[in-house]
Amino acid sequence: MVIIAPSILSADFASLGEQVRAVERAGAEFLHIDVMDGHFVPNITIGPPVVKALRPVSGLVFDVHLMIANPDRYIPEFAAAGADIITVHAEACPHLHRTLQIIKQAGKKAGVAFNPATSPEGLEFVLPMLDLVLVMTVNPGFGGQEFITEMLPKISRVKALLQKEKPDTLLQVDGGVNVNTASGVVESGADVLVAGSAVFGAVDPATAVAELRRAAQSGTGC
Ligand SMILES: O=C(CO)[C@@H](O)[C@H](O)COP(=O)(O)O
Ligand SMILES: [Fe+2]
Repeated sequence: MVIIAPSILSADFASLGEQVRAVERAGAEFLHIDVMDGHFVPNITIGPPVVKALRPVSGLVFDVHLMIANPDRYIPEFAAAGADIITVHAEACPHLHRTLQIIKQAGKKAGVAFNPATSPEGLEFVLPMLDLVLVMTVNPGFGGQEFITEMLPKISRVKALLQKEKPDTLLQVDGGVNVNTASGVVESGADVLVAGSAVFGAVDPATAVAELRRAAQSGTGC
């Protein structure tokens, strides 16, 4: 069963609560929340107050993707605001093991993300602490970018490692996922599909969730 994680980066921020309710009613499992700081990535988005405001609105798993430099000092705030999963970038954490410890100490699930140009070398050394691995299929910073096809072998490679070493770790793919790319991503081993523009850029986000799930299921052979 593939998990669908709509990214609110492409939502209408003027009616965010209603947009979140719509994708929840449509059967999405996660809500992907993209946090950007204008340093690690060239864009600024959401902070803990938005996570806190959405928490009473939704029972979805809040999947917080931190695209921020040195995230350690902000992890407790996102945890207190209502994050369920906190994912940090390997490239942004000089002491990744310590950062993951901070997430676990906050009682949250921990994820690590890899940019397209980053090799997932070293992943096995932090695997015991991980609940999720995120393979970026665009360069982080913006929604609506084109899927980088060269990432498909990387997804397969990470999947093989997870299956061998820690099969309960979720493999998430983020960037350019839509009805055309979803099946290949799932065939390569993804468990969680993040989709921003494909869901919230659609006329009806609820229908878009259903269509994406159908496309994803075809990649599982179901
Ligand atoms: O983390 C990011 C971008 O940095 C993503 O989560 C985007 O929000 C995905 O948007 P689409 O590529 O699906 O439009
Ligand atoms: Fe993201």
